[in-house]
Amino acid sequence: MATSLNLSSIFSSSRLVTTPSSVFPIRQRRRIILVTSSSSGGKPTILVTEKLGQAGIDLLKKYANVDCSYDLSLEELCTKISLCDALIVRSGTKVGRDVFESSRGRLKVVGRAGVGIDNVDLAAATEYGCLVVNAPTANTVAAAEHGIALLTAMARNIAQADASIKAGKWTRNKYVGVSLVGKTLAVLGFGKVGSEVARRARGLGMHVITHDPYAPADRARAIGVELVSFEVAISTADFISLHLPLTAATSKMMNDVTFSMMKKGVRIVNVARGGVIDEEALLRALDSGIVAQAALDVFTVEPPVKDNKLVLHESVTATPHLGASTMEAQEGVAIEVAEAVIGALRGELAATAVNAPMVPLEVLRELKPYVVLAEKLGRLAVQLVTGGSGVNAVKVTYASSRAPDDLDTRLLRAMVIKGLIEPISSVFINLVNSDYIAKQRGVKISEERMVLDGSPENPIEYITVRIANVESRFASALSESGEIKVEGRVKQGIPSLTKVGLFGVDVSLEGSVILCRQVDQPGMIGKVASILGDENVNVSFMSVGRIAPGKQAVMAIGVDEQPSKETLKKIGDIPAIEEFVFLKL
Ligand SMILES: NC(=O)c1ccc[n+]([C@@H]2O[C@H](COP(=O)([O-])OP(=O)(O)OC[C@H]3O[C@@H](n4cnc5c(N)ncnc54)[C@H](O)[C@@H]3O)[C@@H](O)[C@H]2O)c1
Ligand SMILES: O=C(O)[C@H](O)COP(=O)(O)O
Repeated sequence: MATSLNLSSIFSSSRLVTTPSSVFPIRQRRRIILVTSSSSGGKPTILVTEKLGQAGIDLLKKYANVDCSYDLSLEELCTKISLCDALIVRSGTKVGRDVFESSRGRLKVVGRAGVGIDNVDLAAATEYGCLVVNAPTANTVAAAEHGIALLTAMARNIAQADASIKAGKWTRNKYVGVSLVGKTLAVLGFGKVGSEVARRARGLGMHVITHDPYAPADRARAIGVELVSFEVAISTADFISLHLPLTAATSKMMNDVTFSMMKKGVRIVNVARGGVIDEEALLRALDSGIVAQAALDVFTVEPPVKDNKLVLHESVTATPHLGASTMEAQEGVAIEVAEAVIGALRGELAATAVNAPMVPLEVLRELKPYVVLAEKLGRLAVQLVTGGSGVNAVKVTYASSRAPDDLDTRLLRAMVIKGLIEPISSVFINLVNSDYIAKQRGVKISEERMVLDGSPENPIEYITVRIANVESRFASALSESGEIKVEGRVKQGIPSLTKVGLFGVDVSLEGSVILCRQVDQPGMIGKVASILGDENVNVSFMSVGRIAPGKQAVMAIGVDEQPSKETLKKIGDIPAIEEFVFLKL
């Protein structure tokens, strides 16, 4: 099972929306209609659109209603998706923006049963707060074995000779091959599959070089492989094997220019992605003899059109995207993706998340109460804002005795953003989309670390959230520099509000909070408590912070229920009370 901890608020999207407000400068308002009753019979629904190993299906069925519907048209997929909490695909399903749009907020996780996520629109997934997980390891060996199978089959014309003998011919001279031993193989992309191909090619007696700007040289050296530049790799190789992801940088990396730099008679294997090769350029290179042979498992358009010239080319060995298709790999991938999807639906952070930060389990455990604190501080701070200037500058300070690199604040920042934006908008926010939503709304979040002396037993001593350039509906919440400022700590595991503006308070952040500024005088607590008591509003906490005896004080009152307007008015009418505000947590 993927390393995880239940923190459902981080991924949860099952909330309903409050009224959009003018507090934020809204550049583009997305209205997400959230389906809170997201399951039938209490279980979530998972749509599987391509054949998945039975072991994975069995796992999914223990937890969810599983709808295996293959070969759906885009329209059918978009119709079904609004009834699904998760979607599991392989490389054959395009999960574009329209799918996320059609899900209307219900889709919480897309599981890719395999490595390549180029068929999933990650930007749209992130924008819609949908987690994308993949199964990055279970098909590595299968893909590497297929790469080697294609390499050897190509070198010895196995497919062509097989077709010939089946056609009744006995053609021995035509299918004389080339040997691999002593030849140079350039592996482009020295990741999981590339390094396994390199290891196997070494075993075949090949001289292996590799190009990968992100791979450490010692990892290559350890298996007798030399890390070289792209130019050296492609210009010295007898064979080139592609193991790159399809990205903007690798798209059509093999093109007229790069083919012209290769040794005449080079042979190319592609089990990565079709789009890494400019297929028209490869045809030209095959016809001109620059490329002697190619072995292709993947194509720009899959399946390729019926009379695809590359597939039909005499010097091309082709397979229909079979790299991951072994019994073993498919069972492994199915289990890997099923566990990740179930974990994500349970609100856990998956170790194979593609569009969310991966936070180790120990860090999650330790930060859990601070995650709640961060969200509540954001929620309090934004409710103190008034006026039309909009929230655009938020500063979060983490005071800690830990070394700066010993504190992962990504979760905390995400939760401050969630607290800030959710109460006044129509979007839901989680770890996946928090930064995106903040940016979209023009909210600049800056983070500051304050290193304290002392023992680093607690990860954080206190968190402060400040909102600059705004007016406050509770003037006492303003700091010396005019920012709204709230500060909180975790006390015995309970998130607590400890400062509002310049006033120290002490109220646990549960239920709701009433803040009153008053002239410091005896009997105030009793007066407010009796007004609340008359209306059966349970007071969970009260604390008073004052500047000096007899001067102004801020009283923070924790209440379990929301008092009626009349009750709040009665509190406001107490002569010594100068201002007050009710804040929902
Ligand atoms: N045919 C199949 O069925 C099949 C099966 C598995 C994987 N794949 C594909 O194979 C490819 C590799 O998979 P993987 O699991 O090894 O992924 P990986 O992420 O482990 O490895 C990819 C490597 O490519 C490197 N890379 C990225 N950009 C590069 C560039 N511009 N130049 C050189 N190197 C670059 C990365 O640093 C990384 O080391 C992916 O495209 C994947 O989708 C295909
Ligand atoms: O990226 C991958 O994992 C492979 O291309 C496998 O794709 P498939 O799941 O469609 O076989």
